[in-house]
Amino acid sequence: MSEMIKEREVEREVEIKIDDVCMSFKDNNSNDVQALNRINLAIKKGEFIALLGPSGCGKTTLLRTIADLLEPTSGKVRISGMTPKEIRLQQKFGIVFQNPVLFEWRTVKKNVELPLEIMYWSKVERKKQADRMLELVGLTKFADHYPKQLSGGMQQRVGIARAFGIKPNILLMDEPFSALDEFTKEKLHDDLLKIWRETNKTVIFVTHNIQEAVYLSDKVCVLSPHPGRLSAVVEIDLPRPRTIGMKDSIQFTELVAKVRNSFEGGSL
Ligand SMILES: Nc1ncnc2c1ncn2[C@@H]1O[C@H](COP(=O)(O)OP(=O)(O)OP(=O)(O)O)[C@@H](O)[C@H]1O
Repeated sequence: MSEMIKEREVEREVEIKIDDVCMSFKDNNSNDVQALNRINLAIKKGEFIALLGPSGCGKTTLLRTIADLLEPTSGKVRISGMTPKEIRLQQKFGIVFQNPVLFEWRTVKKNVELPLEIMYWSKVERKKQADRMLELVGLTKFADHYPKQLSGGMQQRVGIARAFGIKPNILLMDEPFSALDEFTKEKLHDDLLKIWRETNKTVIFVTHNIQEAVYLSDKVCVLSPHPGRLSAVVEIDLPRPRTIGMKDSIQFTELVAKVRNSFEGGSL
């Protein structure tokens, strides 16, 4: 009996279940490209997961499969027992891309409010939520500015505020900081971890930077190319909250080496 209860508890904890997912594309010569080969992964509610690997190993394809932007060739994804499409229609995904895709003619605040308008939030609630999110990302003073008046890092913060603003269950981030300089990136890492701690969302973060993956995540899922496959899942047991000084610790260096060594087929 207790075993059964335990099993059910474990089952309840898992939010995203990826079972034997394969994805093939045709290249220009009509040859099959196997972007994903039999991916199996269980992601728990509230976890911070990194999908790490070199260009072409299928990170974006896997993220898009979870987000219902792509249908796998075979296998299935279930999120809290539902299909990705059902979750998408319930607007439970927040998505942040490498480029924040802001509307130039809308102020920062109006950009954050946009998805809430589409979701028919009332004007009062929209304003309240946008104010709260801008405070969380440290942009309150820039609420009435236009995107062009902001630096790249600040624009990406607007994108993060907008994605968290809709109160998603799952935040999907596709190399959100790869175009930013190291200083801005480090600051945004800590900001993101703070928001994640405060909002307790499940985050799936695509990157090809090992240090970034180790610093942010609970688990690093290492993908290798040709065909795109999951080589390893490395648990990151660095204490939280993470602080920049941890990057100089032996534990951090060892974890980076462990992740690097679990990559198959070359160097990252
Ligand atoms: N729509 C598509 N049509 C054809 N091939 C595709 C398509 N999307 C992805 N691929 C191929 O699938 C493989 C995996 O691509 P994917 O973009 O998922 O990799 P990635 O790890 O995210 O790479 P990057 O870091 O460069 O974004 C690559 O070989 C890519 O060329």
